[in-house]
Amino acid sequence: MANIPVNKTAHPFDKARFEALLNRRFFYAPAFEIYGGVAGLYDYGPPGSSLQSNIIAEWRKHFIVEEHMLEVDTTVMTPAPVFETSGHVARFADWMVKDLKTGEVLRADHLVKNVLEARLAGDKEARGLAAQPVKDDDKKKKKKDKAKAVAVKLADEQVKEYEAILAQLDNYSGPELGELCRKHAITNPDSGNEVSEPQQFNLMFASSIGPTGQHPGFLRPETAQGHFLNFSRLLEFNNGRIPFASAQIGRSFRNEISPRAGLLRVREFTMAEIEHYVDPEDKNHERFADVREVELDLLDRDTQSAGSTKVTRMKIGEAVDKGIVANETLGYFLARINQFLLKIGVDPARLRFRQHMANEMAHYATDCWDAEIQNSYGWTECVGCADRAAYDLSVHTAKTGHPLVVRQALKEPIVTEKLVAEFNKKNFGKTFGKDSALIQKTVDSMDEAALSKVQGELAQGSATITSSDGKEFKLTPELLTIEKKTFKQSIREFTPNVIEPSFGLGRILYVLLEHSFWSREQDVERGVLSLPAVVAPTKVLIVPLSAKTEFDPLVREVSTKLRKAGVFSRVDDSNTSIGKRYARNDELGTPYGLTLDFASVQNRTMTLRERDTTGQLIGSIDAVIDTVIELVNGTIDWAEACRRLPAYDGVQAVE
Ligand SMILES: Nc1ncnc2c1ncn2[C@@H]1O[C@H](COP(=O)(O)OP(=O)(O)OP(=O)(O)O)[C@@H](O)[C@H]1O
Repeated sequence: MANIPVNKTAHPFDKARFEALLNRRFFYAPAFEIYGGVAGLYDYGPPGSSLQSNIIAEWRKHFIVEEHMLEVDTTVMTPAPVFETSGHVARFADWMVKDLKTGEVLRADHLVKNVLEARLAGDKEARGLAAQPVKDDDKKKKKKDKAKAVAVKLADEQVKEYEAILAQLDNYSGPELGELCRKHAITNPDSGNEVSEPQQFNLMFASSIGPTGQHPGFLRPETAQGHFLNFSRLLEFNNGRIPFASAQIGRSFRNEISPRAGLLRVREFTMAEIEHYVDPEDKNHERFADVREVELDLLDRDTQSAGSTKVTRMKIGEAVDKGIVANETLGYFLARINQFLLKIGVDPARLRFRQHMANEMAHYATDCWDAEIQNSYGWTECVGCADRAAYDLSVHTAKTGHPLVVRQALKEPIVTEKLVAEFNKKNFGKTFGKDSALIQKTVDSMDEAALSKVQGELAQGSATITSSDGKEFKLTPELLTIEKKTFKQSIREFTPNVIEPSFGLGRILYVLLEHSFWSREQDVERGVLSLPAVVAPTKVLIVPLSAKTEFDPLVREVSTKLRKAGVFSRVDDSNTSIGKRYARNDELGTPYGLTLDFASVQNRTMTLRERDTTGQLIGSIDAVIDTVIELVNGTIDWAEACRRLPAYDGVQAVE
């Protein structure tokens, strides 16, 4: 939608009102609320569920359909050996600290972040630099919440030091976080008490499979392993060719230490993950030319190491050419992620791509970038995009013996010559008895140079070899011959590398809601969610002037025509003014409204209202339906609709 409402930016984001709207309209709510709720678990209501489904539908179109990805749906419950092999049992952990008096548990890096950010905010206010002075009622809260420090000026060096710590927060190990807490007197903001040394806490939910309790399992913390374990079948499905990608949308579970940021940090959430398999020797992407010119805000590793968070706007083509982004395939996905997020309505001014610091990256990853989106909680990772190299497929191959590899026929066979040792088994057994196996093992483990040396000695009559435990054996040409042989290799076998874009749909949904929210008037409860039609839960609201039966045939006609065109509409014939009905649907993000009144019954006309501008057009029922279908499908914008249909300036029935 090209229409920016005139007064959309006039009122600063009001979080209390925003949250009240989400709650009132049941976008989502704490799960098990009437039992007191459980931190980090949420249920989505009707508009939240539709919004999520629409985001998923667009995601499938944008990635799976567009890129011919192979979709899978693998199990959540996973036997423990899988996560032992993948490294999750040993390493899928965060650092936690305990309040030494109350026992409250906090995530160590979040504690450092919250306290230092609050001190910097207090410093800004003391220097008169704060964008918005702390409100009185906030100040009352802050007496208890010491993380939100009140205006206290810091020394200049301290400001610099805090900023440098925050710029590379994800780079610290547990002991380093403990050191930071001690050095900067960081205590639990809720109580002011000191905290313990950081300890590791594994985030996976443990379970057991079957009645015996002898088969431990875990709820998966990401969908990725399900893709990898099916790699051979997927490769076969793809006729043995790479590159190709598998994709999966499904639930994941993480026992987060202290989830406090609403949908941004939950214990059960929906992920959409892509595993793109490439030849390690060729990570170019055949469609990279399509995205070369896409500009992204990049925050690279070096900038963060220098203590800065300043982004550089750069074309992805240039970023790959300069080696800032490791390869074309990774760059291709960063650009496609950017396009997807903008399409569903994320504000481009609040989107950046941040490169992982060396310590932050999984040890096997060669490069990793997060799509971070700014919201009232700060910058939040919403999509991770990593080059996982050959790690996952290699470890599962090594553990199971099942080769998760690609075998490619070579256009030109590779011809090599090698020395080969052959034993005269009969004579050998007779001469060396039980030592035969040891001698064979010793010879088999020899490299080309060692074999060549033995070959030379044999030509002189005999050779002496030494086994790994120091025993010496004398060999003659009757027992062993070594000859050069020619080998022809017509198959290349290798483990592909994996580029993984990984989306958290709840985080995307939440930031999208924040970015879409504004108030029509400063002091009146008239919130609007300017969601693009492509994801809006309901696309068109049909509003008959009243619930009188004389409108029924027209309501039926209009809703049937919209349904046939695949446009999701809803009828609101509730007993309240049309203005109130529209206001309610502005809060639900419904982009278009159709009003049926007495003129509709008499002349078959209908008005069309646009949510953000509240502009209205009038036309014949059929012309309006055609226009609204095109608007919803995105083939025209509101400016074009205004050219097609006359403005409606009749009775202000809709306002
Ligand atoms: N607890 C969570 N709640 C909601 N979404 C999550 C959560 N953890 C991860 N995600 C989503 O899954 C995506 C991929 O997961 P990944 O393992 O890369 O996250 P992460 O680096 O562990 O996140 P964080 O550092 O914020 O804990 C993230 O980009 C995010 O959108």
